[in-house]
Amino acid sequence: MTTTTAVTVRVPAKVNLQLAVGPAREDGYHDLVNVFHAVALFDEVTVTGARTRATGGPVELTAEDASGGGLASHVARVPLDSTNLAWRAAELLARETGAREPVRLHLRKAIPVAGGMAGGSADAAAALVACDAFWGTGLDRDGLLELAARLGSDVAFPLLGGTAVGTGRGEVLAPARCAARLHWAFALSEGGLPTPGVFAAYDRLRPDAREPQGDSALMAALAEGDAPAVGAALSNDLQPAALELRPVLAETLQAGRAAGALGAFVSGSGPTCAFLAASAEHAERVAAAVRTAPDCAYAVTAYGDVPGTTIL
Ligand SMILES: C[C@](O)(CO)[C@H](O)COP(=O)(O)OP(=O)(O)OC[C@H]1O[C@@H](n2ccc(N)nc2=O)[C@H](O)[C@@H]1O
Ligand SMILES: Nc1ncnc2c1ncn2[C@@H]1O[C@H](COP(=O)(O)OP(=O)(O)OP(=O)(O)O)[C@@H](O)[C@H]1O
Repeated sequence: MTTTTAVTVRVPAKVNLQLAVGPAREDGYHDLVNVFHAVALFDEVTVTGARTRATGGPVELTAEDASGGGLASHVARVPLDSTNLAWRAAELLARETGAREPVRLHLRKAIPVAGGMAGGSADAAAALVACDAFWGTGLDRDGLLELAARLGSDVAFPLLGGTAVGTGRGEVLAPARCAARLHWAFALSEGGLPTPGVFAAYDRLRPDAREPQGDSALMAALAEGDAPAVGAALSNDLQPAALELRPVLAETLQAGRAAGALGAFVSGSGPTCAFLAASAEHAERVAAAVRTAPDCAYAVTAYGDVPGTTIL
């Protein structure tokens, strides 16, 4: 079907600029207004052929730390079997298209694991694009988006990148304009927080939750490229739940505020904390300040927004 020997796809992490969460639906999911923003922290997924009689998708997955050492303990927690979301993405694409050639997947990870920055989802999106190119299955954007949504609520966004508003459970995407480059610092914890557990804590804390609403002040600030106004409008309904599960995160947020962050909040389901800064230099100062917080194992800076999945 193809003569390609290797395809590598680069994919960004996300931070949620607004995460408004409705009540639990009958299927267990929550309706969201989810403003995704892609930041320049990238995983890479490489697909190569495998000489084996096994057919129909991946036969091996390997992962390495591409953060320069900071994420080594994170990467040790990445599953290397068919439970990996990138493996499941390749398997789903093979099943849907009839691709029979076995492949190996290699992940180079710089996105924290279970950190609320959609690392597994990013790898799944990258695996879809890489395998589609490797196998020559030629899915169009809508075909890829449809498979992505079946893999998880956060998998569709990294195919687009940029800034986008997600509704439904987050998979129905409308691109949005972000007129300025935004500078971020991120404080990473050693352990992760389980996304279902954070949503369950939200249900306990917010039995009165209503249908989620968009925030016009945030969208106007983004369109105008007004970073202080973006900072003032950042919001995350899951933050109280993440703080209940890990109260020490309050100290990380406080350290960032004390360093003058324009906004300080938990990223998605946490425990990564995100800080909006006024410039790249300010982001470095905020990162240095939050490194001293007791729960912060590692801090990085990144700008946004950036494009989604890119074939290298
Ligand atoms: C918190 C966010 O990261 C914000 O972008 C996402 O909403 C989570 O997306 P994700 O990790 O791709 O989540 P999925 O794999 O689809 O779902 C994992 C679990 O999270 C909960 N979940 C997720 C998305 C959603 N809209 N409502 C939910 O209640 C459900 O318990 C679900 O079983
Ligand atoms: N490719 C992958 N990379 C990292 N973790 C993965 C991957 N595939 C499956 N996992 C599993 O998924 C769990 C959640 O990891 P992930 O990094 O996707 O979390 P997250 O960034 O909090 O996700 P989200 O922000 O979408 O809720 C991990 O604990 C790990 O066991």
